Amino acid sequence: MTPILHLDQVCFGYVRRPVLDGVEMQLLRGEFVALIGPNGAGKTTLLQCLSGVLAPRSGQIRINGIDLAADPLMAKRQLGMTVDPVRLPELLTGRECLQLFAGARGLHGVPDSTQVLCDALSLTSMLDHPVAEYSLGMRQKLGVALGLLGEPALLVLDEPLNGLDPASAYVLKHHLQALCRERGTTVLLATHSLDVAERFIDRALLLVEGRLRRSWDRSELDEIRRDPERSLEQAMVQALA
Ligand SMILES: Nc1ncnc2c1ncn2[C@@H]1O[C@H](COP(=O)(O)OP(=O)(O)OP(=O)(O)O)[C@@H](O)[C@H]1O
Repeated sequence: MTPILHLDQVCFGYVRRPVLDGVEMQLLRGEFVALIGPNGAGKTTLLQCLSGVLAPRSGQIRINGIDLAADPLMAKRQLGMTVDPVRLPELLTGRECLQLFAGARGLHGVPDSTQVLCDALSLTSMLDHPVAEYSLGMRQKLGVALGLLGEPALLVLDEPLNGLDPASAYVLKHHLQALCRERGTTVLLATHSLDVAERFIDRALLLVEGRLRRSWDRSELDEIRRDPERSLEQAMVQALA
């Protein structure tokens, strides 16, 4: 089966600073994968490379078999990425943002699934207000709804639970899990919320100084979950030692 995401020796650096150093990764359909690692490890940079925001210095990224550098439009059609709350257009309403993104994705209007998600996240009552009036949590919810628009095959989420109240975080986690299980969506979630990750994911990947240092597959995570003395947080600290 073609992996939905394939990274082959991806390297990236800012002017004087190498950040990603030969990252190799394959994600399969329906997998819920957490990307974990210390501050500055390169998680956001990696997500920005695979969503086409940054261009790697070398290496190849294929989304559903399509080379991102060779055919970016086609490759990015398979991918949805949450919008950073600080990058949302302040003067537009939430609904206008959704309509704009729906148009950019080639959809005829905002799909019902997005409206259902906005209802579940208690965002609907704010959709006709300008983004400038949104709290951090409301912005985060809108950024998530924009990323999930049209239910693309690959979802890339950078700390989507930041600022969400417990009820909304619960809704979002279960929504993502249902997408993976019922629709075969693949989710790559960069997060520091290891307790959350541990309960929901199929696999964890540890990025350290721009390299994938360790991964935990489903059976290893099941073992951690079964043992009250163990946690993914503890396993990560040991892997960093
Ligand atoms: N625009 C930039 N210019 C120069 N260096 C940058 C820039 N953005 C990020 N970096 C550097 O790239 C490295 C990786 O940053 P990145 O944001 O990808 O890490 P991260 O793993 O997402 O961290 P965190 O967990 O703190 O969010 C860091 O050393 C950071 O200082």
